[in-house]
This record gives sequence, C-alpha cells and structure tokens, in this order.
Amino acid sequence: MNRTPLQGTPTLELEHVTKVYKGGTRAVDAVSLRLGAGLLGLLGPNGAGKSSLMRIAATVTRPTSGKILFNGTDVVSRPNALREVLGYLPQDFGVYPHLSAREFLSYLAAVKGLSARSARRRIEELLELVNLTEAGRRPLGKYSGGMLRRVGIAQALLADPKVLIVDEPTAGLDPEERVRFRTMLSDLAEDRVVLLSTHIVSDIESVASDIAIVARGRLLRRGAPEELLREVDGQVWETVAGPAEVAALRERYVISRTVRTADGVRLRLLSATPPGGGAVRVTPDLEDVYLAVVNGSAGQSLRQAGAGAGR
Ligand SMILES: Nc1ncnc2c1ncn2[C@@H]1O[C@H](COP(=O)(O)OP(=O)(O)OP(=O)(O)O)[C@@H](O)[C@H]1O
Repeated sequence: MNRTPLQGTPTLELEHVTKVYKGGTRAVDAVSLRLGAGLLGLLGPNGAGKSSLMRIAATVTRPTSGKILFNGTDVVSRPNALREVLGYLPQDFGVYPHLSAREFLSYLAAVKGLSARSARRRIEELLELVNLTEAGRRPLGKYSGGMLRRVGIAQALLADPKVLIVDEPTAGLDPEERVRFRTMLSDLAEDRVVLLSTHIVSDIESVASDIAIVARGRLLRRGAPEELLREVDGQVWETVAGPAEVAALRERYVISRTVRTADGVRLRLLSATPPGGGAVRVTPDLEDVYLAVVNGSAGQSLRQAGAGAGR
C-alpha cells in the first residue's frame, strides 16, 4: 500500500479497527476503510456501530485493536496529527444555552487557537453558510433542534478542516435545510475527506459517490452507488396485494416500501425469482440495496432474515 500521499490530498486509513466495550459489546468488528478526498456515506441501521466508528476515526475513542493512519501517521498514538485538521460533529452535540451562536463559536475558535481577527471573519462566513446570521445573537437555549444542528455544523468547519467527520448531521433538519446541507458537504468534499453517517438512505444518495454499508459492527459493502445497485439488478419487484396478503408477503420477502392505494397495498419487494401474483420487475434504488445487504440476503433468496432493519 502506498503510504506517501500526494501533497495536499489527505488520506485517512482505518485498518482492522475493532471496538469492544466493557461488558463485551463488539460495536466495531475489524473494519478497514481507506478514505481520500471526497464524501464517504456510512450507512447503517441504529446500533450498527456508526457512532463508535466515527468517534474512533475522530480520535475521541481509542480502538480496542487496529490502526488509524492520517497521511501515513498513526493517530492512535499521535492523535494531534489529525486533531489539528479535523472538524467533528458528534451525534450528541451539546452547547452552552446562555451563549449566543457567535459567542459559542468565538469560544471554540479560541480553544482551537484561531486569532480573534480571523475567528471573527470565519464565524461570520460560517453563520452565513448555515443561514444563522440573523439568529447569531440569540441565546442557543432558544434555538430549535435544526438550528442547533446548524451551529454544530458551523463549529465543525471553524478551523477549515482537511478531515470532516459528521455523525447523523441531518437529524432534526427540515427538508430544505437537508438539501442545503447536502450541497454544502459535497462542495466541501472536493478537496477534503468527508465522512458522514446516517441511517437514512436519501441523506446520501444524491451526494455520495462512495457508500459504505455497516451492520452489527461489520463493513458489509463499499462502493459507488452504481456498483451497489448491480447487486440487486433484476431482483426488485412491485405488486399490489390485498390487506390480507400483505402479512404473508412480509414473511416471505424483504419489503422495501409499501404504499396504500385505492386498489390495495402497492409493495416493493426483493426476490431473486419472480414472486408471482402479477409482480412487475422494477429498477432498483439504493434503499433496495441497503435493505438487501443489511438483511443479509443480497444475492441469495432475498427472504427476510430479520425485522425491517434500518426503517
Ligand atoms: N460507550 C459504550 N459502552 C457500551 N456500549 C456501547 C457504547 N457506545 C455504544 N455502545 C453499543 O455499541 C453498539 C453500537 O452503537 P453505536 O452508537 O456505535 O451505533 P450507531 O450505528 O451509531 O447507532 P445509533 O445511530 O443508534 O447511535 C450498540 O450496541 C451500543 O449499545
């Protein structure tokens, strides 16, 4: 493996990273990932180990075993090599409720060692970017969940990071904010490593050209959306069923969507062979792949192996 990246192109490598918590939960199980400039969407159901993996990648938690290298430097033993260029938005981001967004960001900028002058300029840029210029003087205690999330995003970008790690960043954002945020992240990913975790497929399908699917601590797939989609090519079907048949279909197949219509329930299901009942083959989307992979059934019978993971 080439350990000498080109000047200016950051690389973050996770090698066989494992995290076993006290009590024995194996939250991350031998995950290896190599990230260069660009956005990697880490997709997995609740409890898959995404936050644990992100905390480890952000040097907040030490792995039980495995290595993390930033531009070739081992950051488990030398975390500052990454921390100096890292922006991190944890899932449980907390603020001081009596401070305004400007005061809070100024405080963090001082902690990060930014000069007062460049901090002021940067904070105004960021407040504008996350659409909080007007609200920037109000105490954070009066902010909505979505506004606080945007403050979290601004703090992660304070020091113009080379590596940006954002854990479920769109939680609490309204649809318009989600779109704005996704666009912002894909712009940032042009020359930075951006790692974004989510359990919502639509959060990443329009921005991530690179997707990793995790479940039960393990990395199950990694690839471009087109590659992942090929896995369920020809195996996604739509059918309309009466209310009585729906339960039986749920037993037999991984169901990726249901919509009630005037004629009954329109189901989208995964099956390697024609499921019968007039089902029509349809073009797969990422939600289908995600469910197939997480249910451990891609390429096999596509029968439901577990309860609707990730929904
Ligand atoms: N500090 C901890 N101590 C013990 N177990 C933990 C700890 N943090 C996480 N876990 C466990 O590790 C597993 C993975 O949790 P983690 O939060 O990393 O998953 P996740 O994919 O981020 O899920 P969510 O989106 O629900 O947070 C879960 O079983 C969780 O209960």
